[in-house]
Amino acid sequence: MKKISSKYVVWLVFGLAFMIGFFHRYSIGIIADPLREDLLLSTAGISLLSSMYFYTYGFLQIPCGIMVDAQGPRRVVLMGMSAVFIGSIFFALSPTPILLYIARALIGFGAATVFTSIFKIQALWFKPTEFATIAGMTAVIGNVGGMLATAPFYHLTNALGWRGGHLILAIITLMPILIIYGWITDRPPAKNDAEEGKEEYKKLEKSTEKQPQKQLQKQPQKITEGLKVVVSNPYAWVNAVILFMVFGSYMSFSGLWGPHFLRYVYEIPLEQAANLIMIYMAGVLIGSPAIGMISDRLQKRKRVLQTALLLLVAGWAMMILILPAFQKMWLLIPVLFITGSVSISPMLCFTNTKELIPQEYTGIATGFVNMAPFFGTSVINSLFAWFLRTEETAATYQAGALLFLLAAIIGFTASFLMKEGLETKANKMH
Ligand SMILES: N[C@@H](Cc1c[nH]cn1)C(=O)NCC(=O)O
Repeated sequence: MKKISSKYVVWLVFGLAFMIGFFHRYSIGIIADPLREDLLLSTAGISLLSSMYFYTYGFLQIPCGIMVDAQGPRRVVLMGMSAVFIGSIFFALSPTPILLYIARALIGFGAATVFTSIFKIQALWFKPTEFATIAGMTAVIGNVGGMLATAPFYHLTNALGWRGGHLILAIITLMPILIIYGWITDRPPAKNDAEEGKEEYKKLEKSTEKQPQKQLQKQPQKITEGLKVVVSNPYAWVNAVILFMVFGSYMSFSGLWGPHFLRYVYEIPLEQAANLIMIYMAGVLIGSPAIGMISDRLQKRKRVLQTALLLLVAGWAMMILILPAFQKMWLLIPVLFITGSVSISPMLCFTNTKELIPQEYTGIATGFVNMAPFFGTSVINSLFAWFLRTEETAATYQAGALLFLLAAIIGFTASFLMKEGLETKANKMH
């Protein structure tokens, strides 16, 4: 069967898998009420159901990265999306909450395989100088999945119920599975090698081809070696710290505390506050590829990220301290948009990590730094909740939100410790 040779199509198919994974991440809120009614779930039960995904996803990032480096992204995503497919069907047919939890964990496990795989695909198919742009586009495609899990999923489940909605999701999940199985290879066809950087593909061939027995026996050694290379690299830790702080705040603000913060601090109805979060998300969607493109054009990661993080510090300071003090509501919209667009700038940390670590360990490196935002979100969410422990007022929400400002300042400070990796890698290749 003739395989797909366009890197954009290959990326798009993996992107579809990423979009489906993101969809599941944010899908529980919309179906919480019918789940409560049908399976008698409490609020704590709904929260646990949603968290099952995040726990499995966060903890599995390194194992998924190891598998991607050892087996290649195609096989790993095929396994992962099959788990999402089976999980969606179990979810749709679950007669009891326990089965629902197991199904959700299975979906989380499957979805966890995609991010490290898509980064490996990007490393294998795209030039280093295109990497930040395509990584930015990957964030867009994921977030579109998250947005589809809101109003469109609400209408779908209104028409078909939450069980019907999950059966439709299972059918959609078959699409990337079938295309990847039939038409996608881990690496570009050999004829493109010269164009795309022959040496790199040769190296990768070793880690992704069906390997002879002798090489397979070396796998555990390679895994230990890969983990050592990544964990002992101080610059990977710097990127993880920035991701912990900045993506932790971004997910905490957009996924949990944002609407209530705006509602209390700006004294507006919750519905209007939720609409304002969409402005922040619009900033994320536009900022992500724009920052990636600027970074690729300038061939700089560190400087571009630092500029964006400085704007982020200013954005949070305006939103949390300055605008509420002066009640400048009209300024809130551009400030939210700009804050959203620079909140996504740490996508450059993934790119930077990939550039500092040998390509055969891109999966492990991506998995390692991608654990940080998930731990960051849970820590920041809990600390924020601590500020609200006695009462929910404008003052307590403002105090909680200062965590976002503090996290941005720490992220910005940490960025001075980053090491630029692009030039070194490009020089080696050409
Ligand atoms: N777009 C980033 C960060 C993110 C998380 N939620 C919404 N955006 C991303 O894709 N991170 C990697 C991941 O696995 O979620």
